[in-house]
Amino acid sequence: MGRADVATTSSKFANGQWSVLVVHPKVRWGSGSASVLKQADRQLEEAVALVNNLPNMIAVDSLIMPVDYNTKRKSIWAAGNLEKLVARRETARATALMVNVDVLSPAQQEELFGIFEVPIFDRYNIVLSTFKEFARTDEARLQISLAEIPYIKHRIHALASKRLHSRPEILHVEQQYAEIEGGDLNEILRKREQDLRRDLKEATRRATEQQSGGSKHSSDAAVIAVVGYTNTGKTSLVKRLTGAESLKPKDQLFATLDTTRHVAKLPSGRSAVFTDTIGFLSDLPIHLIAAFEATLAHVKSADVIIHLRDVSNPDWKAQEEDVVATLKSIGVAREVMAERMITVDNKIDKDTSVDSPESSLSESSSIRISCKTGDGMAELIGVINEKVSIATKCKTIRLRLDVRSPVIEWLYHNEFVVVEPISDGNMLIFDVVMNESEIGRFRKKFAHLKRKN
Ligand SMILES: Nc1nc2c(ncn2[C@@H]2O[C@H](COP(=O)(O)OP(=O)(O)OP(=O)(O)O)[C@@H](O)[C@H]2O)c(=O)[nH]1
Repeated sequence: MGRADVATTSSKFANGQWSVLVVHPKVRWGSGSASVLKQADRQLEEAVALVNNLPNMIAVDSLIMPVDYNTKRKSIWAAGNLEKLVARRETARATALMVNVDVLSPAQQEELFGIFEVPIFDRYNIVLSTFKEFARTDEARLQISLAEIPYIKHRIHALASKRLHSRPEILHVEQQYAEIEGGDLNEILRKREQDLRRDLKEATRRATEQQSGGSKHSSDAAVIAVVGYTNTGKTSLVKRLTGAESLKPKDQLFATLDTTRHVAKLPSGRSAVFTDTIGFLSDLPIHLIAAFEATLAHVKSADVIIHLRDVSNPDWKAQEEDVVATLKSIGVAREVMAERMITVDNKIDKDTSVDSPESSLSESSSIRISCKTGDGMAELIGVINEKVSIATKCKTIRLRLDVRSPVIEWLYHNEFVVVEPISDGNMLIFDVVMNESEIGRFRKKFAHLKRKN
């Protein structure tokens, strides 16, 4: 499949780019909702950024339109507001409409298409196309294909019942499915899902094998997952902490779709694998999150989770709630978050005067850093070191060894010596940090020496 497959069949797709009118349907939320915190204009801004992030789309105009009914009902707007929207589309010469809701139902698509006569996109379309655009590995591509299945299922029935016949905004892949004659579509999709899951399992196994291959301590290395809203600086942080030249931060949404793993040495001498994973986004359709389970699985089992927030963004609080909700939805329990999570505030070098007094009161437990200037890095490394020691049940052990002891070579060879030993006559005193399994290994290997002593 080609990139950004949405809407490949319309005659209005000119100059290789869709001119999109972005509409944010403003809903009156009940109090207590996370979205209350996020102003409608910022949600609109985010939708425009998502559209502009795609190479074949450009937002030519955008507006907030209060809903007259309900975003779940067939009709979102009444005649008056619809007329205003139609006029706005004509003035902007938009060749497509993006309605900033999670997923539009086939009935809503149908109604809006009947009125506007241009392709109608929702967040699912746009996010899925964005994912396709930035997927670089088999693992990510397979996860995206898997994420497409529920959406296709949802709409294929409408297609099959001719309610959405040959419509321009349908996904290319839906068209392919719709053209399959005679077969049971549900059965075909079920089979495809099964095949994709099998291939994904294999791709994940291969990726894990390849990426852990280079590390001497791979099995004992602590795993540190860096999570956070898209564009908060996750890649920049991993680059800072590990010096990985191969990582190139991009000012782009979802630049990271594939999990990257990079190894660094902590002050304790312990190796740590930092994983930089997919960015989170508000209202990510649940199927999309579920499909990225393979990518996110390591977060559940990570020894330490770094939650990075971009405090220069006025919406950081609402973004944080989205991240926490997403983590919960993939099965990261609250206790795990409380125990293993380090909250880190990034981009403190930027002008944060826009912050409300409330936001500048961010919990004192968070660590303030700048990936750009390096501020706060030493403190952060110290905290990571401490958390990893607790999570991996590490202990500092003092060893008093004869200078000729074979243990010394073993300690150096296995990279346990971080602080040079203190000399005491013929003896050397080492302080080494080991976890339970390493202590076990050590005892087993040198049990004969102990017996001799
Ligand atoms: N001023 C400033 N900019 C930063 C800082 N950290 C990151 N950035 C910039 O923010 C943008 C996004 O950084 P990334 O590291 O790609 O963010 P990410 O969270 O990995 O992004 P996704 O992969 O989209 O989720 C880039 O342009 C970075 O240069 C910082 O401390 N200060």
